[in-house]
Amino acid sequence: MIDSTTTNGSSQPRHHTPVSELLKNAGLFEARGFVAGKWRTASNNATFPVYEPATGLVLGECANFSKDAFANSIDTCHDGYQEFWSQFTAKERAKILRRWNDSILENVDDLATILSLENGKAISEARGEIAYAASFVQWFSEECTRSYGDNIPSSYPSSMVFTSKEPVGVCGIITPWNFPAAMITRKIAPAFAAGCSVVIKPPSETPFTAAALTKLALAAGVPDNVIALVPTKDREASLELAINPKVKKISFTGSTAVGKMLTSLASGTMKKVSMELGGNAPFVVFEDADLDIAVDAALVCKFRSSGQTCVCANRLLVHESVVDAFSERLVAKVKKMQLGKGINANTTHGPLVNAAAVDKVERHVQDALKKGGQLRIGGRRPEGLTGYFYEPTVITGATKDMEVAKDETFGPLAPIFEFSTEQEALDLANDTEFGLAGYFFTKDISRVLRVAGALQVGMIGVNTGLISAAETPFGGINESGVGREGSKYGLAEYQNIKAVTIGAIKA
Ligand SMILES: NC(=O)c1ccc[n+]([C@@H]2O[C@H](COP(=O)([O-])OP(=O)(O)OC[C@H]3O[C@@H](n4cnc5c(N)ncnc54)[C@H](O)[C@@H]3O)[C@@H](O)[C@H]2O)c1
Ligand SMILES: O=CCCC(=O)O
Repeated sequence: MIDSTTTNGSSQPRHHTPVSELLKNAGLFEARGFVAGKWRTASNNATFPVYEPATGLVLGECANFSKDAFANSIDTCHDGYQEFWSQFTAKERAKILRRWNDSILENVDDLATILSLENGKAISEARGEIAYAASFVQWFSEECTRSYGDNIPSSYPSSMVFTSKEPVGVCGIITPWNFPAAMITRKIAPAFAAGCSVVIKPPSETPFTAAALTKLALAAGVPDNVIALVPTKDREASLELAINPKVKKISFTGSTAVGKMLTSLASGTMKKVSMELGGNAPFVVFEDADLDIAVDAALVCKFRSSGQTCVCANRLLVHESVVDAFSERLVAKVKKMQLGKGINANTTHGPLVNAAAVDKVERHVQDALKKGGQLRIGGRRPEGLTGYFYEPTVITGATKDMEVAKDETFGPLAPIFEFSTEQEALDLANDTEFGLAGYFFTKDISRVLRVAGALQVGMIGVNTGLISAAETPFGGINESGVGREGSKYGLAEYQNIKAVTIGAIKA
């Protein structure tokens, strides 16, 4: 529906009220790119439309850049990072980051409005995402001044070895639409802390949040030759980030298929890579779990952002003795969810990002029902809402042969599988090529240690569905990617270690 240019029978797309009129600081709405040190329109004034997923209205026309804009920005940022690293102390970079953090928080209302309009998520969640995005900037403003090297005993007489940490250089940053703010700050705050420069390719669904953050970063003192924001619909053009030899690192968050393709291209010049990719998170409820805690955790963990987070529970595995009680309580709470435009204050859950996302949820639901699953709630597109909505859905009797068992739904479908032993739960949980997040619920401390050791994932929530925070290393294993973001490990992803061996100096 939304990709068509006719939503009302006319040949013109319908436009939303100008977004800038909804903001306290109208200047935060920016449709140009920040290319090679300046806000610019694209050649021939090329643009692409950005839609509100809840209505299909056009929010704005964003500048659509070509490969040259990436190449020029990379050149500018190549010069820029060398000054940033050599002429700014860590304390000065920390101050810039701190000012940027403060201004993100001061502008939370406007940023959340832009984010909710273009992504669809409920305004309360959008505000939460802005605070989450700022937390990475604050975190790396602090880590920045604590980047230490080593002093190592040498095996040669009268010699010493020390190490220093240096910025990798220009970083190519490619991010997804599901966290339009936080996926950008989680990458560029550590890059700036390390002394790197960044060329960002924002998602074409949500470029305006990225532009607003860039404006605030520049106002906070990030030099104009250290950051570039190059929106484009032309995926080939953005591949310049993966092949240009001046780019020394690619940090990508998105699907596993695209992550593999970028990694392979980046290997041509041996770039450092961080790949935050897809998941298929198991959520295991053992027989001794506190069911109220487990149900509340399932609500946030499965239905946050209408199921569109990479750490969302994809498979709910529940012990046979508690499966009925768990399912009933979950369904009762799902019934209370309020679907609607994210920007409306009473909406708890917004639309999905586009038609393909709704189609995928529908396909998983139909497949599960065809293979014997029982529909407990939801299971359809809601009536009376015109955008990309799908009702929050719970299906019991899920089995291993269903599509949802293998493939991340990335939508509001909670399939409940039953198990009878701990080993069966672990076998089911680990039966995937992904390994991002996993959750389990139990009161037995020895089981906590056993199961935490056995789950093949990068991040685990025990008796909680919320695991994301600036201090916690974020990342996966297996086909969920490589690298860790946030935390004390996040800075090293943007640094090289240099080892210096000093031989004997004769007096
Ligand atoms: N591990 C994590 O931290 C994390 C976080 C968020 C999302 N994800 C994953 O991201 C996926 C959903 O996001 P998505 O649909 O936007 O992913 P996606 O891979 O389609 O897109 C991510 C980014 O890559 C760009 N892109 C897509 N195809 C490209 C191509 N052929 N060439 C160059 N660039 C291309 C997109 O424009 C976007 O900017 C899910 O699998 C989800 O699990 C992972
Ligand atoms: O979608 C992936 C990122 C989600 C998060 O950081 O919690």
